[in-house]
Amino acid sequence: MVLSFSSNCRIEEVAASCDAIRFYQLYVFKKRAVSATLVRRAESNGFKAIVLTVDNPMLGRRERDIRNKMVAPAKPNLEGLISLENLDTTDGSQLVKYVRDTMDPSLSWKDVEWLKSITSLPILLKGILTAEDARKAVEAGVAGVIVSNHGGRQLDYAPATISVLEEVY
Ligand SMILES: Cc1cc2nc3c(=O)[nH]c(=O)nc-3n(C[C@H](O)[C@H](O)[C@H](O)COP(=O)(O)O)c2cc1C
Repeated sequence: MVLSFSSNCRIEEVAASCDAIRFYQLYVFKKRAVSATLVRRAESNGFKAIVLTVDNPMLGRRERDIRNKMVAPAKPNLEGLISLENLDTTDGSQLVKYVRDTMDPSLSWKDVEWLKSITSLPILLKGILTAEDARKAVEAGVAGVIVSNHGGRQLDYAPATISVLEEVY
C-alpha cells in the first residue's frame, strides 16, 4: 500500500498497525528539510519505497473548493514541521493557500536527484503521462512510475490515464 502524505494517521501509527509492504507518498516542500524529515521517518518505520508525486507542484484550479472555502483535514504527519494555523479561508480554499505557501512550484528533475541523494529507498514517480517523461524517469534512476492524472483534479484537458498507458508502456 501507499500511505498518502495527506493521511490523517501518522507514519508511525500506520507502521505499527500494518504488516503490508508499505510505500510512502511524498511531496517536495519549499522547505526541503520537511520532505527530508518525512523520508527519514518513512525509512525508520520500515517503508520500502518513496512515491514522489510530480503532478501537483501547483494546485489545479478547483473552483468548487474555492467557492465552498474548502478546509482540508488536519495532517498529523506535519505537526511540528509546518504550521497550518494561519491559513484562513476568508477568500477561498484553505488547500489553495496551503499548497501555495508550502509546496515548491519549481519542482524539476533536479529534485529527483536530490531525493536520491538523501535516501537509498527505491523511488517511484506518481503522475507520469508521457513516454518522454517515463524515459527521463528511467534515466534519472527511478525504480518505477505510476501513470496517473491525479484523478483529473489538476489540469483541464489532461489525458485520461487509460489513453496514455500504451504510449508509456
Ligand atoms: C480527496 C483526494 C485526496 C488526494 N490526496 C492525494 C495525495 O495526498 N497525494 C497524491 O499523490 N494523490 C492524492 N490524490 C490523488 C489520488 O492519489 C489519485 O491519483 C486519484 O484518485 C486518481 O487515481 P489514479 O491515479 O489511480 O488514476 C487525492 C485524490 C483525492 C480524490
